[in-house]
Amino acid sequence: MRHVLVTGGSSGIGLAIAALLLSRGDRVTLLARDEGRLEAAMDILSELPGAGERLAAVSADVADAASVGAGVRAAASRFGPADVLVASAGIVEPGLFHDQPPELFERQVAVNLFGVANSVRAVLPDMRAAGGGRIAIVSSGAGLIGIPGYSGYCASKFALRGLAASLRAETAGHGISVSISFPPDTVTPQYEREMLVRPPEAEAMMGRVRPWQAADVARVIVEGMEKGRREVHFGVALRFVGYFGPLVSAWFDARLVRTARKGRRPV
Ligand SMILES: NC(=O)C1=CN([C@@H]2O[C@H](COP(=O)(O)OP(=O)(O)OC[C@H]3O[C@@H](n4cnc5c(N)ncnc54)[C@H](OP(=O)(O)O)[C@@H]3O)[C@@H](O)[C@H]2O)C=CC1
Ligand SMILES: CCCCCCCCCCCCCCCC(=O)[C@@H](N)CO
Repeated sequence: MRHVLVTGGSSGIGLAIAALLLSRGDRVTLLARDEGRLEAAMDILSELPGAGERLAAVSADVADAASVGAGVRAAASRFGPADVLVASAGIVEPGLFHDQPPELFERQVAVNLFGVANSVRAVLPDMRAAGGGRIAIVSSGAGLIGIPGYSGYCASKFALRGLAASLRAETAGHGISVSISFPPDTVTPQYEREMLVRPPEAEAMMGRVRPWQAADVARVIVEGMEKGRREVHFGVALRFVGYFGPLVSAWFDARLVRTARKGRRPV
């Protein structure tokens, strides 16, 4: 029986992935900061048949290497070393670069980029010793194309593509697969908060792809991971952006410049 560690497993996409893998018979540890949200997620997941004994939770902050290291050790002492890491923990703080306090930019990079690096670092020695494993990193469609109002978020999510590519090359010889997914807007608690403050320039781009349900995103991520896919895309438009991101960017840039010249806001 595999042991899957899901960072960000107490909410949204991480929670949906945890539910799917529990229902398929894996052992799952949820890793997130807030104990109350972890308990609420455990309550929901315990309803799944036979999930009770295969489910655990640890409170840790992925942005803090020592904290996530301790969390991973605690998880291993319960269910053994993790065979699979799903790195879904992430945050978004929309805001135009020139308006945004540097702390918010830095926090997004700390959680979304360093948080993934810290999580991988914590599980990798055991995976190498076991001679195999799977790592699924959750980036975003915003990791493929620059979006106004998302500079810190895009920077962190683009960077994950480089991290994943390097890691994949390093770990392939050890039987460890590294997949990275680029989901569209997905209906989750984070998305609900984000929509209240999303700048219109951003909605002009992001609004072109309809939001997905978390369960559907989870299914595509898990399928991609199990097939050992390098990159996991969602729908025709975002797959196109995945292959031809710079072209799409150039087109959006020209469009934004045109609407700005006409003195209009883009939406
Ligand atoms: N929803 C969307 O539209 C999209 C989301 N994504 C990405 O998917 C991932 C999940 O997003 P979503 O499900 O919407 O978000 P949610 O806010 O619903 O869930 C985020 C999860 O991450 C945890 N988390 C946040 N910060 C930390 C931290 N420092 N350490 C440990 N855990 C943390 C949260 O728990 P707690 O706060 O208690 O720590 C929670 O469990 C993110 O990486 C996001 O960028 C990608 C594309 C689209
Ligand atoms: C022919 C090609 C045309 C393609 C048009 C595509 C436009 C780009 C859409 C980018 C969507 C990014 C969603 C990110 C969501 C996210 O990560 C946040 N919700 C975080 O919470």
